[in-house]
Amino acid sequence: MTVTPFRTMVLACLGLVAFVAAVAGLGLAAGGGMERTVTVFLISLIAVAGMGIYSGNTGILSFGHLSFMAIGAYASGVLTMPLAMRSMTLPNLPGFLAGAEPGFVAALVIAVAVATVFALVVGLVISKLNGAAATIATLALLIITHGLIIGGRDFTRGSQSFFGVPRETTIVVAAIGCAIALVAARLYRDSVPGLKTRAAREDAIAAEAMGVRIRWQRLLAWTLSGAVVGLSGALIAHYLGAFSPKKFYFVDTFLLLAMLIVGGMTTVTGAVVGAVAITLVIEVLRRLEGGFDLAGFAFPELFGATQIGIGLAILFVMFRRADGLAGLKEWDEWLFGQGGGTAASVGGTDAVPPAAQARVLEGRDLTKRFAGLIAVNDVSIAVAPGAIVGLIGPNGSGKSTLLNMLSGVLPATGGDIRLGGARIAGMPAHRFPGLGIARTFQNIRLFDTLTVRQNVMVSALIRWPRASIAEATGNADRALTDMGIAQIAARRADTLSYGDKRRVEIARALALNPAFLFLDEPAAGMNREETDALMGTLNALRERRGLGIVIVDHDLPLIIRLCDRVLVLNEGRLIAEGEPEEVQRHPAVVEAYLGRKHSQDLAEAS
Ligand SMILES: Nc1ncnc2c1ncn2[C@@H]1O[C@H](COP(=O)(O)OP(=O)(O)OP(=O)(O)O)[C@@H](O)[C@H]1O
Repeated sequence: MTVTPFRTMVLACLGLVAFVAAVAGLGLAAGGGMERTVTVFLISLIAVAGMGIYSGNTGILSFGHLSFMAIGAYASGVLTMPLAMRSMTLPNLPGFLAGAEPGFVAALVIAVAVATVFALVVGLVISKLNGAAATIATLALLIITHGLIIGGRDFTRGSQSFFGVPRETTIVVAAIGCAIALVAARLYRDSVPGLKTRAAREDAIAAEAMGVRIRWQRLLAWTLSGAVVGLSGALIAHYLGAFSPKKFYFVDTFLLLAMLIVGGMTTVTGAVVGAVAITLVIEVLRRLEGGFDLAGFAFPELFGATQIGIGLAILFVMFRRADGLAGLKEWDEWLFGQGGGTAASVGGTDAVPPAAQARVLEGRDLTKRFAGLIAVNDVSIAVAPGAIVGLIGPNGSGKSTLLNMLSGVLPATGGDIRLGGARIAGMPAHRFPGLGIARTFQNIRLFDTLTVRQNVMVSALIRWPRASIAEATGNADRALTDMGIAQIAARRADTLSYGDKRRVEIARALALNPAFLFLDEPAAGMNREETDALMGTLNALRERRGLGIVIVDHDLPLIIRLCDRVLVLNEGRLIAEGEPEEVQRHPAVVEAYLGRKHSQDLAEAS
């Protein structure tokens, strides 16, 4: 099930297969050295596409993927080495390996399965880490795997050359493997898990607050990428016939990463473009390394020119096109757009999650300490379905921190959070949407490189995991229509105006079909007209969906006109609570926060 329309996906995949067929056809027609170059290119492309499944979709660079290549190569090599040679070169193999004689295809399947299981086990650990820590862990993985290969002499012949692998990888076999890898990478990218992983790549905090279980999504991407890179390892083993552990270490890691980075990590098209570009650089520079004559001038030998060339290619891309030569879009997206025009208001349901129906959300005696600072001090808040509660206070008074605790983004240092009397404090943030609690952020947190519709689809898919893509799209489009932004559904989120970004954030939260909606400064950056329109929308949503809303804003007229109750914080403490008219007259509020001027503003507003 892909989030991209079926016909677009078919076209995109056919394009990739056609590219592979064309390149393989060229190699076959040319024969000789060209055929060998193309075969290695296709195998490298499998590895790059595999690495892209993880690094491209999670945004975490991996130095460790050649571990899976090594596992694939050695596993398939051991299984297919002729029995007589096996008994001589690997005399200490356990019985089940010493006598196993699967065919080439079966050996490939087993090798991929072994690489997949290895990836899964390692991934259980690595998926706990974020960003640079995860990248460094992948480097450690590469070094450990290299050590294990050298140490596991009974299986690998240690640092010696491993030979006797039947040379079964022809250009056609490599092409079939490459087509499978590219299609798998593209299908994953556009699948529901792929979309969630890309959302987490763009903003992990927002993705988690929308219900994405980031660790498991990353683990899936990691494991799938391990399988694909494992396939490339098995194929290279059967192409070379002999190899040593060095083949799967730093030099080739650098080479494949260069392809990934130069082409553009985030797309399968980028993997293709990068593999082509770096292969061309290598092929040209390798011919020049031994020296050459140009217009009568003899250029001297320059060994290492290939590595220098690859390094320069990376530098060039980083300076000129940091997203890679192919940018952030797939080839079909460049040609036909990222899908969809105006959102159609179809399908969907207003049903509030049963967990939250007619229940009161309560924060009791909530406290949050940041080292020495008490950001929120013993504050209680209750929100009933259909009520709009305003949260005001000077800068730094603890409003956002209170929302963060109520939505699970921050753990409370003290106090309790209950929904309908049941304790929900301490639950991870990704569980809050399932309880009917959705939110927006003070500093807008959209999934920037995704389209508006994709941003909202992430929530819709989480809210209705068993819904079809058409239904999820309908629900997403309905949230966009509710917010009056149906016409920008196909735009990329980072191209929007400030006001539209805020509206998309609210639509994304609404697509979770929440019972409670927390809005952190939703009117910031909007003019009076836009703010009034937002107020109308929020009121309508409260009426129609029975939404309980908590709204933090510095726009006091908005708060006074919209809210049923207002809580006033000052230096982390609740200094007043009540109906807007009561609060604005409260002496502590006037003195501590509002002052005379604001008090007049409020009087005018009411
Ligand atoms: N993650 C954090 N680590 C340390 N201190 C923090 C953190 N988040 C907030 N604070 C501090 O807690 C206090 C309350 O911050 P908070 O953002 O909740 O206030 P606010 O009322 O929302 O302010 P504003 O209206 O400016 O958004 C501030 O002093 C802030 O510096």
